[in-house]
Amino acid sequence: MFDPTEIRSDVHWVGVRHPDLEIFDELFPTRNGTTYNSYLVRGSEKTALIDTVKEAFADEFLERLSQIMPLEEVDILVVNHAEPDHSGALGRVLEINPDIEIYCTRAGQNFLGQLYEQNLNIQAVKDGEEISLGDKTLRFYLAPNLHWPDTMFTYLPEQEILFSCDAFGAHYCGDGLFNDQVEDFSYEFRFYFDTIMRPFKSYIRDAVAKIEDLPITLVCPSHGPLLRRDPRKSIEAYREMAALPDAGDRPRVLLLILSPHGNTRRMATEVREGLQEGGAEVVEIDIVDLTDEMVRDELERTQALVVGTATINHDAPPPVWRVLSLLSSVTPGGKIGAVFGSFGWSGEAIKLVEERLRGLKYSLPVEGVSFRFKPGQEDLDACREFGRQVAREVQK
Ligand SMILES: Cc1cc2nc3c(=O)[nH]c(=O)nc-3n(C[C@H](O)[C@H](O)[C@H](O)COP(=O)(O)O)c2cc1C
Repeated sequence: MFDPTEIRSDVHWVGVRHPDLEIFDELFPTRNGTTYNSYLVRGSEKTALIDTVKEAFADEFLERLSQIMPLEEVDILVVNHAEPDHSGALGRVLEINPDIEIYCTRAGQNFLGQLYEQNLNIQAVKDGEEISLGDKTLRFYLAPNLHWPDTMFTYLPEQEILFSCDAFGAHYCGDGLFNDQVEDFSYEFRFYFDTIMRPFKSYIRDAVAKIEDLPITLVCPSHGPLLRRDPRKSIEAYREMAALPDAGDRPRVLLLILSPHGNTRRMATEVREGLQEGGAEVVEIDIVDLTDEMVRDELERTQALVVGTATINHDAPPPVWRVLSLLSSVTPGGKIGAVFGSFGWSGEAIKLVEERLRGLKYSLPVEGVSFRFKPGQEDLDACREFGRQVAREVQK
């Protein structure tokens, strides 16, 4: 069992470790488990707890905290983010200390009310607001959508510590607490960004801008190692990863194809030529060759997504849905979608993929084209015209 650790004078890590975890939240595989980090900051007049842990670990958390001081004597609970992996032990905290003052954002206040249905003694904070613990100060920076609307950072200026919530975190449970005590976890750091943070790039840029000039010598995220060595490196990495790719000279269209028997691929040749005639730069990729990373990178660069798919068993085939499931993992925003494909007798895939794109707020100004089995010359001409129309829409 890990002891509570004094990470700076009168600042303690009181979180829990979950090294055996294999899938976080039933969503994301974890190769090295995770940690739920909670921190206790003791000022000369008041003491604050920053976040709690997942409910299942409440006993261990309370036991660790009690090694430093009785929970009854903690004055303040800062909730940087109401997600249950950080607020889950709140109910247990309130059983022991019902008067604890909770500080969070306005959105956090709403979420906590809905999650815990108790009378909570909450103060909603504004961006830049400070509270004094005596010889220490806590300053709050709102960081909406990193990765929930309620997220904020808490900064301790006297000790140059940033409690950054999920930002700069990683699902990684190493042998030590700090980044200079564990093995390389850059894969987990990047994976966390890609799966949790990447859809919110503009918000990340805003949040990084707020803290960029602060003196920070320790970053304390809510998951994974505490960043003591090169703390600014993680902030810089977020700044770089959240930058949008340069727009090219011509509008870019991503053309993705799944065609077991080759008919949709034949249609795609005409669609591509129509797009190019219309002035678009086309990136054409077979869906079977796509990695998740390629999908995300290309989606961020493109103004339009054109999907060519066969109908298989009254549906679009699973590899197409895999790609479509990744669309929400990048920043959405005003993209055009279009769909075409070959079918045999019922042809449902086109409409189903169109519905999925509409559901993700793509606009579909050009009606999809589909033909039975092998497209004839007229069909191919229609495909070329379809490509030209999409190119025109992209340039509007
Ligand atoms: C396993 C399998 C299941 C199929 N199921 C359907 C179907 O439910 N409805 C339909 O319209 N066509 C169905 N088809 C026919 C294909 O959509 C048709 O052969 C089409 O031309 C394939 O396009 P592709 O040449 O681009 O692969 C099926 C084909 C296969 C191989």
